Amino acid sequence: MTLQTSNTPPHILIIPFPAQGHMIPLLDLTHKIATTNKNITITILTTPKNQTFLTPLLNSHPSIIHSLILPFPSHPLIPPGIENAKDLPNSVRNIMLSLSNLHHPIVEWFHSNPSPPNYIISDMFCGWTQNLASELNIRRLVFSPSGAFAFSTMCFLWKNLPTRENPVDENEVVLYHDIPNSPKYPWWQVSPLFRSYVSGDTDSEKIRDFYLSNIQSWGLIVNTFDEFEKPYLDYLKTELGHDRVWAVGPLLPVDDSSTMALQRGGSSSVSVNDVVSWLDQRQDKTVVYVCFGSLTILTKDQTDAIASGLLKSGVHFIWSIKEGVKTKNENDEELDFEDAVVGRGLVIRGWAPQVLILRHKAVGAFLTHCGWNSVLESVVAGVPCLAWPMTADQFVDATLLVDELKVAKKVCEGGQSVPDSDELGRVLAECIDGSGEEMSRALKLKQAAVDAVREGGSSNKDLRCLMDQLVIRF
Ligand SMILES: O=c1ccn([C@@H]2O[C@H](COP(=O)(O)OP(=O)(O)O[C@H]3O[C@H](CO)[C@@H](O)[C@H](O)[C@H]3O)[C@@H](O)[C@H]2O)c(=O)[nH]1
Repeated sequence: MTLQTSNTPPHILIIPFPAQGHMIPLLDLTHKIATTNKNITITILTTPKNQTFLTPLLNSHPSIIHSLILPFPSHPLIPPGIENAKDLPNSVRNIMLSLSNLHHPIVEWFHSNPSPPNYIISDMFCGWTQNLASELNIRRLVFSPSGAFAFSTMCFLWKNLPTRENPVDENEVVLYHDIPNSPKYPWWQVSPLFRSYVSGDTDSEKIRDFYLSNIQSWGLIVNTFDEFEKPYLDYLKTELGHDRVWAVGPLLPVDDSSTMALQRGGSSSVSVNDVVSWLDQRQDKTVVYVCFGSLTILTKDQTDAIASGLLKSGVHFIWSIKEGVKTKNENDEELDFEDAVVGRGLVIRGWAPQVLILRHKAVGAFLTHCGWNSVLESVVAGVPCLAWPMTADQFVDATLLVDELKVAKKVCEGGQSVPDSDELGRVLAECIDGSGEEMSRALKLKQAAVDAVREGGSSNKDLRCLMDQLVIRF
C-alpha cells in the first residue's frame, strides 16, 4: 500500500462499537492517546443516541478530539431508536451488520474533509472498516476490548470453521489445538456469534468477513498486559504474521475521582457519595460486589437464587441490577429486596459506579459474569472473583482467572443456569472469611497490572511504541 504523506500531525478516526463493554475501553484508549500526544487530531464516530457517552472525553480534550455524528443505519430487526446493544442485548449481530452501512457516509465525509484521517482504530466488531480503510488508502488498527486469549479463540473459529459431528450435541467439544495449552470447550460455550454461522447465508458470510478482516488489519491493540496474557499475545503475533500487536491495558482511568472515571459508560443511577459513605461504614474486605455487566438480563429464577444466596450468606453486599427484585418476609408477604436487606445490602437499580466500588477497601470479592472489562477492573482493584461465565468470551476469561491464575472460584456457568442458593450462600460467606488463597494471588496480579501501566512498564512501553509507529509511519 502506498500511503499519502503530509507534514501535519496524524489524524485518527476512532470507530467504537455501541455496547458499553466495547465503548468504555476504546474511549479510555482514546483518552490515553490524546494525553500522550497533544498534536494529534482525533475524530470519534458515533450516532445520535450514543453521543452523550463521548461528552466527558470531548470536554477533557476539546482541541484534540471531535465527534462525527452519522445517523444510525436502519435494520429490519432493530426497532427505531435503538442504537446501543444495552437497549436490546440480543441485537449485537444485527448492530454489527447495520453499522457496516456507514461505509459510504464515511467515504463521503472523508473526501469532504480538508485534513482527512490517516488511520482508523476500530472495534473488533467493526471488521467492515478494514475494507473502508483500504478504499481510503489508509491503515486500520483493530481494537480488542476482549483479552488476547479470547481474541485468539475468535481468530481460530473464523479461520478454521470447526463443525460438530452430531449437529444437535451441545456438549460436543471444540478443540483449539494450536492455541497455547490447547484449550477445549463444549459447543454451548463457544461464541454465539460463531454458533449462529450458517455457511452460504449472506449475513453469516458478512460476519465471517468482518472477523477475517480483523486478522488482516495492519495492527492489533489489545486491552490486556504482558504479564497477564503473554502466551496468547505471542500466539497472536505468530498467527497474524507480524509484531504490530500492542498490549496497552488495563485501560482504566488511574484517578477514580475524575469525571472520566465516574462517568464511564454512563452516569451512576445513585449518588456516588452515598455509595462511598455506605462502603466507608463497612470493615475492610467484607463486602461482596455483584454485577453481570451491561448486557445480562437475569431470569426471574436466577434473580431469586442470587437474592436468596445473598440473604443466606449473611455477607454485606452491593448488587447492581437492571430489574427490580422482590422477596418475602417471615409472614410470607412480598416486599422489595432492598427493603429486606437494609443495613446489610445496597441494591443499585441501573448503573453503578463499578470501578469506584471495586477500588474501595471494603470490597473483598466480586461475583461477576467475567466480561473482560470487569475482569480487568477486578484485577486492578486486587479483588478476587466468584466467576459465573454466561456467554461470549466469558468462559475463556473464566479459564484464565480460575484455572490459570487461580484468582477466582467458579460458582456457576451458563446464561440459563440457576445456582443452588444454599451453595451460593456458603461460597459467598466463605469468600470473605480470609481463608482463601485467591486474595494473596489477586494482590500480586494487581501489582503486575499497576506496574504494567506505570512509566517504563510493559503496557506503557507498548502504548509509546504504538504512538511512535503512528507518527513515524504516517
Ligand atoms: O452497573 C454497571 C454495570 C457495568 N458497568 C461497567 O460496564 C462495563 C461492562 O463491561 P464487561 O464487564 O466487559 O461486560 P459486558 O458489558 O457484558 O461486555 C461485553 O463486552 C466485553 C468486551 O468485549 C466482553 O468481554 C463481554 O463478554 C461482553 O458481554 C464495565 O466497564 C463496568 O465497569 C458499570 O460501570 N456499572
